[in-house]
Amino acid sequence: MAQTQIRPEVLIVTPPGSFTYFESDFTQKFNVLKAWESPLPLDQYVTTHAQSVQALICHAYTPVNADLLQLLPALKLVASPSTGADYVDKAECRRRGVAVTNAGDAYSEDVADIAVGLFIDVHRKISAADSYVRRGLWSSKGDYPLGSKIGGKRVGIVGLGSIGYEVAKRLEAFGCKISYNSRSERPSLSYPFYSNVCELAANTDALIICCALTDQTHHMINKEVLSALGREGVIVNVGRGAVIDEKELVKCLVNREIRGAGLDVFEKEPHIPKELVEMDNVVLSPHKAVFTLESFKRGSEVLIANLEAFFSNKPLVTPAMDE
Ligand SMILES: O=CC(=O)O
Repeated sequence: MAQTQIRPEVLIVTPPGSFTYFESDFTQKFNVLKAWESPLPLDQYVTTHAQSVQALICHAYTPVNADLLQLLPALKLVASPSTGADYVDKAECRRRGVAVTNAGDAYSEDVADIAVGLFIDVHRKISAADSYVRRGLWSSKGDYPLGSKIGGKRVGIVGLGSIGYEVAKRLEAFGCKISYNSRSERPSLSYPFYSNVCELAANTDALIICCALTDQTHHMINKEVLSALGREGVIVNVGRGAVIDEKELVKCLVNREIRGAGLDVFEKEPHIPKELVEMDNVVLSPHKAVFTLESFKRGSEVLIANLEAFFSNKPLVTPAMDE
């Protein structure tokens, strides 16, 4: 007689995009507890399963903080479906002996594509031109404002991890000159390294933010850095909103102290400051740089690989404790 396999229990509080698209890949392997389908309030639902749940899949919209962790005394793994696990209280996880994993480089290429897309859009005014045509403003007067050439631009990448590196490779092919700031220098690469992000800004025409949000990078792009970037400078952010001091960014854009911005991430998502919505030198995207079916597939494979490694006492595939 065939043996019924017991599927390990995994709690999901809010379903990540990859789960939504590849649900059956998860449910074949795990007994998925779907908190969002329960009529119970979250804390009551979680408490019902508190003694048995060892693994949790989280989501940026449900912070894994001390309150949630306290409800789950048996928890041993927080598996983040995203690359940035900044919404997980890692210090508290460490204190409780809970491991954290992320998506590793599953999304890097797709995020890099969007960074380049935003960079080109701001300089060449693609979204603004689209809106101009749709609003019926195209006439024979030829009064559409000029853009700015991509080739030859000096681009400073903030965070040369796997996303930053993919951005660098792509923009090199456009004839841009790359330099970077990162936690540490990468001696195997020939791009100039700046340990000071302000100096990087002063020596480039655009900054592309690709780094994780940590205590060190929070508001790292402040007034001083934006002033160093200067009036012709452009900023693109595909990292996390709070790496930039958003209030200062808005002021600089309103006062035309920088040329423009391409933003996929914001400080208080999904809230976007209204000034940004009104400016046509700003291109906005709703934190969707990872949204391709291919990325979600790869992301769910990494998530499942981490859960399988955890339940079979093997080393985790993409641990994220030191991020
Ligand atoms: O923002 C998306 C991610 O961190 O994967």
